[in-house]
Amino acid sequence: MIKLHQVSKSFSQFQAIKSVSLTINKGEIHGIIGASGAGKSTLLRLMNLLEIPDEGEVEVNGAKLTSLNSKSLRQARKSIGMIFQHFNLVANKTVYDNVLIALELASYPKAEQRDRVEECLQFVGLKQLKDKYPAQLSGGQKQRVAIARALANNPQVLLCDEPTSSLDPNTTAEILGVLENINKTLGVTIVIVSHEMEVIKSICNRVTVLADGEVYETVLIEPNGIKAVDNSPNYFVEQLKDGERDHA
Ligand SMILES: Nc1ncnc2c1ncn2[C@@H]1O[C@H](COP(=O)(O)OP(=O)(O)OP(=O)(O)O)[C@@H](O)[C@H]1O
Repeated sequence: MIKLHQVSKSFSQFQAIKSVSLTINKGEIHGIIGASGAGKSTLLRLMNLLEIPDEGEVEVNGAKLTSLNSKSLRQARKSIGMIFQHFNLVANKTVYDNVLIALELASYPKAEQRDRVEECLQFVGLKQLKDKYPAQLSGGQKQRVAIARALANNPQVLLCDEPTSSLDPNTTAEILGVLENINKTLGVTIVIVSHEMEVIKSICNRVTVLADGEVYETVLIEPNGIKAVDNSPNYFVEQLKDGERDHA
């Protein structure tokens, strides 16, 4: 589904990605983990050519992105959705309009746009909030809007750059549940960059460990499931008291 062949990327003199070759299979949830600065976000952004590689080839869903002209690249990008740590919603547009933008930019048939926005908002459980603005939403709700927007054009692939890193543990579990549902019910291939080992272990089938711009190892794993965390005040008090006993 995604093939990187000897892809390199430098920023000025600094080589952030060093001749990386990597295949991500159709239907998998693929994690990318590594230390800060290892090149995780850059590698993800190379997959939809948000970063243009200096060398190497990028192929997604049979299209060699690195060989396409800008018009064909725009077309190919419709099959690749992306979400970000800080959601990247348009502040002065409603939830509904934030999703609509994706359809307008992709010249989705006008007569079908309304139904498609409603369908996507329904899928992420936000239909009733469609007239709200981003500032009126929680972090988890904002990420759901971003997911609805990313899904609008029926992508085959969803690239997720630290999708839960701004969220509390329970909201993280919720968003991971939404991503897992997208993978299972829509068959969308998912790539998740995260520095959180628990996130990666909970839903990924295969994980690439990146170090200093190179693939250190790709590991096949059995996802251990999404764990909701007890958010009750009593739980916090218990945890704090346990900590006190540990230090006594
Ligand atoms: N646009 C840019 N201009 C200059 N340097 C950049 C740019 N983007 C990334 N880098 C550098 O490339 C390296 C890899 O960055 P990247 O964001 O991909 O790492 P990361 O593994 O995602 O790190 P983190 O977990 O801290 O986000 C870093 O040293 C970073 O400073």
